[in-house]
Amino acid sequence: MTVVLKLGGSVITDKDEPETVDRAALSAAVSAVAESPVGDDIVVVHGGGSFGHHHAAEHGVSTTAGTHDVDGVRAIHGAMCRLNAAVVDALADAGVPAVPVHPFSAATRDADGDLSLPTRQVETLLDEGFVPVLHGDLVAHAGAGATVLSGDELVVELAPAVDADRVGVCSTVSGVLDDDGTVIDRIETFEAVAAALGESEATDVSGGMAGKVRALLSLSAPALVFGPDALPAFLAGESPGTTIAGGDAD
Ligand SMILES: Nc1ncnc2c1ncn2[C@@H]1O[C@H](COP(=O)(O)OP(=O)(O)OP(=O)(O)O)[C@@H](O)[C@H]1O
Ligand SMILES: C=C(C)CCOP(=O)(O)O
Repeated sequence: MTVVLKLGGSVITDKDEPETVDRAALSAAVSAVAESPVGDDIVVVHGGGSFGHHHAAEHGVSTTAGTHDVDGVRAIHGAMCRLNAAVVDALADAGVPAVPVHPFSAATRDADGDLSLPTRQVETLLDEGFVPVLHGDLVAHAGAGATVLSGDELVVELAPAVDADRVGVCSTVSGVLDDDGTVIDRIETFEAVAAALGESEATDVSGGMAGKVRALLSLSAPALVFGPDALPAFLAGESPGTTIAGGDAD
């Protein structure tokens, strides 16, 4: 049973305070992973929260708007590496064999914006008993300098590469919400929910929930979007929150 889990940056950081880890939330998420029946057969991805998004917004960088400003690149990537170190340290302290993997060192986008992410190191690390921990980052982008690479895009690349049986995206909300604020059980097309989908309430350069749903719909296997309280249930094999099933498989 291989699991790909994204911990939202909004979950593990205080999104209103630049570069601030939400220690209680990180510790709860780490405990859920450490105590999970999945064991070490898990790839963890985390988002930017108040680390990446804050710096990216300051430098005008998003998933489509790039920069050639070297100070901006170092600030955004550096902040994400600091958050990654905090996540890896917390997992390691809880006994999880977590190791960092930095996407900026490996990924590229071509001039059409199509992403290429080598995954053999992640597959091999997993096979060798490590828990790879990747993060939303910057990516070298032909013709644009560097653009933001969201953790949701990483999930979409990694899930088929490691043949994930389950894909979970833990965000601050208990699922994708409809206009009335009720959790939508299942989403199969973007059009069916487009009107209800907005951007993030916090600083976010990767499209908020709309960007997340669009990305996850491109997976052939279903993905679950759920809130922090439901993380132990997801890891125990339950299906909390919203199931996003764009592909044929179910
Ligand atoms: N229809 C909707 N249902 C649920 N959340 C929505 C909806 N429309 C907009 N949102 C916003 O999207 C946010 C989730 O997206 P966001 O990108 O902030 O999450 P994240 O992945 O946890 O964080 P990060 O991008 O830092 O990793 C919610 O907190 C909410 O503010
Ligand atoms: C802002 C940066 C650098 C990473 C964004 O990753 P996300 O929070 O998963 O969208």
